Amino acid sequence: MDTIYALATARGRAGLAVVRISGPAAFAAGSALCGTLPVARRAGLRRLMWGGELLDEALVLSFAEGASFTGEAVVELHCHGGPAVVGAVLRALADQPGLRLAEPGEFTRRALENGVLDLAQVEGLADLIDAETEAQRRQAVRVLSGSVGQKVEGWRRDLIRAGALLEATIDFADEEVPVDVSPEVLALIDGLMADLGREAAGVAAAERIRDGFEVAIVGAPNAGKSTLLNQLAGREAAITSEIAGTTRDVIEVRMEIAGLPVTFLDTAGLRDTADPLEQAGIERALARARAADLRLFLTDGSPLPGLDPEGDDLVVLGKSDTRSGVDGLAVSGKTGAGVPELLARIGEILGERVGSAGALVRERHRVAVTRAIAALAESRAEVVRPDSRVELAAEHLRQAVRALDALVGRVDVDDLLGEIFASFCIGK
Ligand SMILES: Nc1nc2c(ncn2[C@@H]2O[C@H](COP(=O)(O)OP(=O)(O)OP(=O)(O)O)[C@@H](O)[C@H]2O)c(=O)[nH]1
Ligand SMILES: [K+]
Ligand SMILES: [Mg+2]
Repeated sequence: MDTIYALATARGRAGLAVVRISGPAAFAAGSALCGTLPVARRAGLRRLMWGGELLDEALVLSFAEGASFTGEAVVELHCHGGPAVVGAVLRALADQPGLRLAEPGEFTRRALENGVLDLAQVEGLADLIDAETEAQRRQAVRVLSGSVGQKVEGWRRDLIRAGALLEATIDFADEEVPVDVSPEVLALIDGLMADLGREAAGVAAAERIRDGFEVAIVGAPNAGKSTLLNQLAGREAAITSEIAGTTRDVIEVRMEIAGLPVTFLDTAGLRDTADPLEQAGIERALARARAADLRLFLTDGSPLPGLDPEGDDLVVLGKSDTRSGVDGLAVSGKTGAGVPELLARIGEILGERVGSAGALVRERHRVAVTRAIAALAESRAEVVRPDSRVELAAEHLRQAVRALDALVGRVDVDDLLGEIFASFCIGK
């Protein structure tokens, strides 16, 4: 096994830069640079020397095999974060035999291979590193902490219990079966199917938390759409003017609302026009607005050509600073009046849409539980048949276990058989 090293923090100038070394030669490589390594998991200040030259002074940490992020021996060098310092330290490591630069994701892959993280946790780690909003962080940290694996454990227990009940029937096939196990088996299957069904349905919501929402601002020319966008962005993201038909291209501004990633789209004002350029802008506006998750109609009350509010779409009166006695949602892009209320309303609507997010957060997860549900349905159909083929019913349960094991990257079924026989021995 190679010993790998890489800069673990972002490239560029910073206060600190962490270089991580992992593998059997990590301690030797670390001590070659810093002399004696500090005691495992205790930081020690060391002079990093190479070729008789002082490279940097760094805080050095070591982690023993079996007690590190990768599961291997690991050394971390917390250097000063200048590009030249990092370059010199990386060159000193490259000089050492048996060491090579890590490939992308290789530390995490080793953590997976060594059973420190399961597959879902690896996905959670990737999401946590990418998380930009609170909802994304909360979801990712939950997955990284092992929530998917815990769910799988619970589902597995039920499946193994159902399997053991069926196996007991097989063994008694020649004799009198002491009790009819099918009611308990069916109850377990039904409970699992309901739980898995809920989880499968929640994946779409979890994916929205990760991918975010698009909210299109639409309205007639000069309704104040670009002014509102700039107010939301806190900067001049779009050109505004008193000329109707100013905006042509769709302008995007990314924000966080109620912890969710939201991209606002400023679009061309909708009207019938003979100008081919303006018409092209209007077509873009309509296409993006229709594809968006939510549309914000900024109006003075008159209808728009080509687009009508539907579902949760918001109809908001614009330029509220020029009006008096308005009821309902009203904003002024110019003064910012009504903007907090508008954002709160959008947060409510989108928050409701992600409310069904559960433990499973990816399409891969949805596919796995959908497979498990199909296997459970087959098993159930077999159990309720008048002449049930119990072996078949049990085999479908094993398929369900395998499908769920894929969630955490465990495809080995030997331990399932072991567990089935362990529980089966009871009372026999
Ligand atoms: N008083 C007042 N004027 C506004 C407000 N919002 C926009 N305006 C003015 O209305 C005119 C049009 O504003 P824009 O933001 O360019 O309108 P738009 O909807 O983006 O227009 P198009 O891109 O041409 O469709 C400008 O002169 C703005 O200064 C507002 O809230 N209050
Ligand atoms: K305008
Ligand atoms: Mg505009």
